[in-house]
Amino acid sequence: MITVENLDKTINKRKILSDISFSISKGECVGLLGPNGAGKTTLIKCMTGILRYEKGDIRFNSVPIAQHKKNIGYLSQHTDFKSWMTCEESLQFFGKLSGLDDDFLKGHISVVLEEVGLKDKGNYKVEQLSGGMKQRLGIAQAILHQPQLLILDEPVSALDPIGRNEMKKLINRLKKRTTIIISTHILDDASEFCDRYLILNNGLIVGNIHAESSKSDRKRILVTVENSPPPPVNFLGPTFKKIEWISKNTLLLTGVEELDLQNVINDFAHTELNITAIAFYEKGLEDIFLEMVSAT
Ligand SMILES: Nc1ncnc2c1ncn2[C@@H]1O[C@H](COP(=O)(O)OP(=O)(O)OP(=O)(O)O)[C@@H](O)[C@H]1O
Repeated sequence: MITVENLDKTINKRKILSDISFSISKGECVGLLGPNGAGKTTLIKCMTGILRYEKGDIRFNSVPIAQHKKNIGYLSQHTDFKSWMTCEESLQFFGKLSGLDDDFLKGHISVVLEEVGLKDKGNYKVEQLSGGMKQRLGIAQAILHQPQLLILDEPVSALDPIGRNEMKKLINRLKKRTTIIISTHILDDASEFCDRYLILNNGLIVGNIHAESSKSDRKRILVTVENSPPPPVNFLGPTFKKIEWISKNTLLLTGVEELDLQNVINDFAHTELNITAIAFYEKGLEDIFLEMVSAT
């Protein structure tokens, strides 16, 4: 659905994003993780068309993403509602700015407010809303035009535990019908709704991990190989069920049946991959994240 290829972005002569490539399938909920300053917001702004980029290609269903802006809903890090407007007036205002007609807005605003849990707050002024409610109003604005792709920049990090909990429930509801990209540096939250994680550090994608692989209740093996760039992996050894690249030269093997590294080494002996290190890996998302980030 979304492909980003070899994206470079420079601001004030400083390279902020370098050679970013990834793809996202319809229906996925992908977490964009990374420490402060990693480039998450810059990447999101390139994807929503807010920022131009000097090199690379971003496509939505094979068409340049700039032609698909109407299919994207975006919640920025800082919502921009006017404090004196009510929730309904705010959605009316932004809906009209997006080109939605009055008849559609009349029927749809109440539906969207109900969806984000603000059904009874339509007449509340923005200044009367809690931080969590404002974020949910931001999501209402982002989904008002029924986008196929929803991009949420740090929707949970500024909220208290109650607000975070409400937001997580809302994201879990929305992911049933919309493809979602969500940036956050709160890994515990991400693990509650993401199917996959893209880890960004210093403007580079340093990890691309499926949620299943990051769960620590599985037996996993980490294999480091010397080949670079990585050749495609299309073999499955009898000793493990899934194999995936999680960084430039690191493979994660999951669904490991037996805790016998020699079996894995034997499987690799039939491939072009030269193992430089192999170890059991019983760590969770946070450890993987820290490892990816500190290795770059
Ligand atoms: N308009 C700008 N002018 C100069 N530098 C910028 C600008 N926008 C972003 N940067 C720099 O680009 C880098 C990436 O910023 P970005 O906001 O994309 O990171 P982030 O991963 O979203 O961080 P955070 O988690 O703190 O929001 C930072 O070093 C930031 O200072």
